[in-house]
Amino acid sequence: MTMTNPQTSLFDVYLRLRPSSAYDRERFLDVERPDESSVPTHITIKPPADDKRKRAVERFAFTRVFEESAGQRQVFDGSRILPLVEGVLGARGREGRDGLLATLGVTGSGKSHTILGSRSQRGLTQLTLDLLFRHTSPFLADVDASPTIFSSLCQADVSESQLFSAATFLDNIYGDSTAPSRAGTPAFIALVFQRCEDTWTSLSLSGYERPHNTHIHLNQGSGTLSGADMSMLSTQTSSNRRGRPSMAKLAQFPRIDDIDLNLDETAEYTVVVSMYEVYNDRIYDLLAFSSASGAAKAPQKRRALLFKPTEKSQDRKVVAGLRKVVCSSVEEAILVLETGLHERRVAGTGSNAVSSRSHGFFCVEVKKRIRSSVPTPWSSSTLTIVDLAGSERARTAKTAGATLAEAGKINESLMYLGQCMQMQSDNAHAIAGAREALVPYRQCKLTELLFSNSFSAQDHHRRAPQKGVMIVTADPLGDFNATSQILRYSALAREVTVPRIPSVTSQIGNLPGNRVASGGRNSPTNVQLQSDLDEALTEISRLRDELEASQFRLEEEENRRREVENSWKATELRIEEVEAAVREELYEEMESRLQLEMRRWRAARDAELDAQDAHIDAKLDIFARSGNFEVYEDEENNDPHLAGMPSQKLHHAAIAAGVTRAEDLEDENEKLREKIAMLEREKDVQKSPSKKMRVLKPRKWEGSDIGLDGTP
Ligand SMILES: Nc1ncnc2c1ncn2[C@@H]1O[C@H](COP(=O)(O)OP(=O)(O)OP(=O)(O)O)[C@@H](O)[C@H]1O
Repeated sequence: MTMTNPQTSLFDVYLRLRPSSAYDRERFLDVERPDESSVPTHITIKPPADDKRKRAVERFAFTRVFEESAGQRQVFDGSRILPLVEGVLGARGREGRDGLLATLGVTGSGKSHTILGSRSQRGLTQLTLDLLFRHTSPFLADVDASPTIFSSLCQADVSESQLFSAATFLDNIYGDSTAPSRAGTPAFIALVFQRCEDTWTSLSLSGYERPHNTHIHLNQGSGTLSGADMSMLSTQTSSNRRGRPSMAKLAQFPRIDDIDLNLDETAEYTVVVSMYEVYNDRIYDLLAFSSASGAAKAPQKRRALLFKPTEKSQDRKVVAGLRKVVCSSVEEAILVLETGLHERRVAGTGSNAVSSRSHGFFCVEVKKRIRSSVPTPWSSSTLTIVDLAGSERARTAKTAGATLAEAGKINESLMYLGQCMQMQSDNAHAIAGAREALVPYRQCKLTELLFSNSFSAQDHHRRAPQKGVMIVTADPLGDFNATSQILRYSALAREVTVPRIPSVTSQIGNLPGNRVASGGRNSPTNVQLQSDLDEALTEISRLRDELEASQFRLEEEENRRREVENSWKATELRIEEVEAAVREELYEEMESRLQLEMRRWRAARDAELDAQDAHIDAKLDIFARSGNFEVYEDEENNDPHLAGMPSQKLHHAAIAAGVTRAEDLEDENEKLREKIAMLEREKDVQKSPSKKMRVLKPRKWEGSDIGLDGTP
């Protein structure tokens, strides 16, 4: 088994084994010790005895393996964090290079313990901060005393962030903030638990009965707070709940006073701290919940941040808009760390009482410039410390609902991380000159954040690629399937060793007519058969691995499918609700418009009818005034031809009838006049002209100056 080339590998990968509490389980992981003088680098895992799949024994190589007995200091020294910190500080006259320290492992395997420590032991983060400040403090710029330095730092920042001095930031938080806490380092959680327990004890002494669900589970420095605990804490200790954690009460060991560190003594430094978490593939600032003005505020809705190139950082992506705190001492930096961890998502699961539900990023940005009377620009490099959420199987972790959905996202991002690490390991093993495969790190936020700075920029003179240290944690008595999965993709090299199975060989050997039967124990035929068998078993083992990986992926896919189905159903319900609401709204609007139109139409129709009535009345008036007609108001319409006709039409019909009648009468009148004239002429012809002319009495319409139509 060949190890990776350290020059090309993106990470040094260490394995840390945790002391297990599950003594009833079978140990599946063994550390190989080549000799007493060298450090262990290889492990083998063998499937449990009751493994039905008959999986092969596997052997993995790491940069170094830390056994259960290794303490925090041993891990700190052995995992080469010192060169990482020195790299960030930069050698004399040179810019620093980014560093990444991350822990990876199954849930409950000890990632947070390694990175953040316990009640009695400091974690790698605290040790790193201690080392950094212990050596840089004589070279730190006095930001609090010089507003010019502070403003120059603000100007030099490329990530559109808000900068605070630690004093301002911490005063804002611990002055009057009422934001609820979520998590802290195990040491800090222990303090809170103790306070909680003490309060319950004093309450029960005063006769107050403690609810059944409020027992605190302490498990090697961590535990869970029930809802009743939280509400009790908020009522009983609201005044000091967000009290500044006392540094004296936090773990002080191991100490690192004896470690030397190389730094650039011609430079002046500032240390800027920021924190964020990746939760459900979104980035959230862990220091952004407090108000900058110091005023107490209700919990705000968290705003997701973008990982992108900014105006001042076109060539590399940064998390834009973070809140950053300039720290002048290790105490300030640790207080900021504790403050940020309070915001981080944690939950109790079947596998871990305080399980991280997000990937936590703690960034220590070291800014450096030449110490001179004329201010020079700040350069900056960052040490990012990552506490990854653990992969978990729903069955083991007994998660459900939102916690199960979170687990789906966590497992998905870890699967992508696994692919990237596998690819980088393959690249590191590639034959010299062969083209390297692209590491697919753009698949999710986590891999983007972890790997974006790991590759050399095109302009090689600008920035050295980030150096990474990955500490894989494992419980040798834990979940075999989940652990072997992580080891497979994180190890620097892997080898499948197939154990000889004498029973199988002998059975084959004993087959009647088989060639083996004729050969001796070490005959060429037997050796050949044994080697074929080995090859076959290796192939079977490889296929089994693939099957196992596929089954794992299938499980992930099924979880994701369930998640998508649930969200699909929820969306469908929402769509139906929205549709019903829109329909209702439209109906009401249509109804009101219709009513309005109806009113308008009625008003217009009434106005028209009134005008027509007035017109008809005027006409009838004229008829009536002419004296030739008498106008009657029809009580009802008895004309069978007009039955059912609307009143307006009736009016028209009446007018038409009136006009026709008047014309008829006019004609008749004319005829009568002609007849009279003719009769008079006949009479004049028959009688003498001396006879007195009989004067006809004028008829009613004769002698009148008014015509039938009423006009003179
Ligand atoms: N090396 C160790 N020595 C002593 N205790 C340990 C060690 N590693 C882990 N533990 C204990 O095991 C428990 C679980 O560890 P931890 O919370 O660090 O797991 P984790 O991997 O971070 O889990 P998750 O992914 O769910 O957050 C804790 O109580 C922790 O103190």
